[in-house]
Amino acid sequence: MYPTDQPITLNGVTITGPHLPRQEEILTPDALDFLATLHRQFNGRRRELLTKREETRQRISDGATLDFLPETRTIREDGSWRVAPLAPGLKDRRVEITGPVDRKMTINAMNSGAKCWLADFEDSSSPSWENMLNGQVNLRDAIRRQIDFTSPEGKDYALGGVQLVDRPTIIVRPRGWHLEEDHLVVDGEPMAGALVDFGLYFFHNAKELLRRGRGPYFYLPKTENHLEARLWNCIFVVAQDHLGIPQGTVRATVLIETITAAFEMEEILYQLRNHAAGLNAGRWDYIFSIIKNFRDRGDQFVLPDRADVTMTAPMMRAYTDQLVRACHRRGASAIGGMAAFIPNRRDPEANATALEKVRADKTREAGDGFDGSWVAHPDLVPVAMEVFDAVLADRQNQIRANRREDVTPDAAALLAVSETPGSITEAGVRMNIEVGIRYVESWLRGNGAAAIHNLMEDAATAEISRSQIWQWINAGSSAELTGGGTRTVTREWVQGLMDEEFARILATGRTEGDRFDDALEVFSGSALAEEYPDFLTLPAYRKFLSAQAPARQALAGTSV
Ligand SMILES: CC(=O)SCCNC(=O)CCNC(=O)[C@H](O)C(C)(C)COP(=O)(O)OP(=O)(O)OC[C@H]1O[C@@H](n2cnc3c(N)ncnc32)[C@H](O)[C@@H]1OP(=O)(O)O
Ligand SMILES: O=CC(=O)O
Ligand SMILES: [Mg+2]
Repeated sequence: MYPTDQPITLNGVTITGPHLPRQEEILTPDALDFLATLHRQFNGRRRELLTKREETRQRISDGATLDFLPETRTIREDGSWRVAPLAPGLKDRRVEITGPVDRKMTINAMNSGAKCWLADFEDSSSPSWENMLNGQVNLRDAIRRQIDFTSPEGKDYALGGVQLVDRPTIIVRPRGWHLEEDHLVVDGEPMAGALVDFGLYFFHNAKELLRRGRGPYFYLPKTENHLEARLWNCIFVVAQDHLGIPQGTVRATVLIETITAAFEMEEILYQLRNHAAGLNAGRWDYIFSIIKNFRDRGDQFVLPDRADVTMTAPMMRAYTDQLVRACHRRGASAIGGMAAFIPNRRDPEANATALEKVRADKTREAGDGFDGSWVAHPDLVPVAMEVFDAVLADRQNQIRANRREDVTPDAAALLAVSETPGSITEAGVRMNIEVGIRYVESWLRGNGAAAIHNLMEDAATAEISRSQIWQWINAGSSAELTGGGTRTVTREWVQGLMDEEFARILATGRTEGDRFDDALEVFSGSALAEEYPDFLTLPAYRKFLSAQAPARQALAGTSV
């Protein structure tokens, strides 16, 4: 037990966060020693790569285009290399449920019947100290089958007697490289959230998972290029040596959810080849990344209303087809993304619509060669399972059966943004505002995923909402008005709509402790800013969640 009322330093790591129940089980001296090692060895490179991201983006703003890299041509053209054989628990990934790592959701996900669970410290988690640390406690307990929970309403949750190997395979998604965890400080620098999430999960669970027939598996989010994949590979090598477990035990599935990474899919697999499990089509961040990177390029790269940017748009089909091809050429799994439609147990009509839309989405993916796909809710597991069962028959995946040799890597097709059908409308602007504010409000209360108008909203979809508004204003786009006619999207017009939408939100009722005023500040601060913030979550974290945050509030009612 260590003192709880002041920052303490152990093995090089200063803990600045408030003391939390069961913290000592996670922030052990040996675990902190491992975190300090990771930080000292890799944080400098992380920072360099973040700078490189900004340089690439600036080149695009200055008029450069994206293309496949000449310097890695041999990797793409050499047809002989493959990633490591699929690891235990990762051969059959036909349905993966995703969700945050709070205690109830952890148990529900482990009981969901899905083949895998993406245990999320990222898009669906608000990165408060409480959420991040409690998530580690919950994963540790779940792997050891020592987890239960009673809700405030008195409902009991538990894992039955089923062994870990017969549960969804756990794949942990750490935070992206951009986010810091400033409740853990090494040599005066905040740690990278990614290193904290990876490091603590790996340190406490890798050996236990191996004992139980699984392994330490990860989803790597928001990767922008193959050099970032190489950094992860170096981290895995050092981590495996540190615990004395065989090299190649870690497996990583990389989310291809940035436009730059779409040009380096095979290179990313190559960098990680001894640890690579697959690629995932993270559609929401991918759309966000397109807006972010091409935001200064005027009308040619402006997308229509969010609802119009579907997976059948030419650029989205090019992206998913090329992803399946890259994976299957290299023996890796291609995993589909998230349809936003959320079932509703209280509204049969909305429920039926969600099931139908998700069925259509999964049917397209299975037909396109994906080996499995994501669902956001347990009630969607059966429908996705049925679709993939029908396509896979007695196979575990379609890596060999559907090679997609008909697909050719095509830069122009990936960049065919202007061919996306749809229009910019006043209703679309209003929807971005309303949903964005409601989502940020939820995030500030510690809930990183929310069902709003029966659609899943998380950090990635909120990034789209605020980025679209920024881009439409800055490109001087024209919007179709609800009452007829068109007008140019200006800051003043959007400000007026925002005032109206905010009033409408408040009129639906306020609850004690809600965070709507803060949410408005965060959302308008990024959507209407002169300077585009790289991530909505960065200023929000600094102001509201970080250890130094002027407005930090311990999250009431956070259960371990
Ligand atoms: C862009 C991307 O990265 S996509 C991936 C990241 N996003 C996500 O993972 C979103 C995951 N989904 C969710 O968080 C939730 O489904 C939400 C927030 C959208 C909706 O959740 P709710 O409002 O609780 O839905 P609902 O009331 O219908 O839930 C019914 C039950 O299913 C559970 N449930 C819902 N979604 C999940 C999930 N993803 N994992 C585990 N359990 C879940 C709820 O906990 C609830 O359990 P209970 O009946 O024991 O209380
Ligand atoms: O992480 C997934 C996405 O769509 O973004
Ligand atoms: Mg994402």
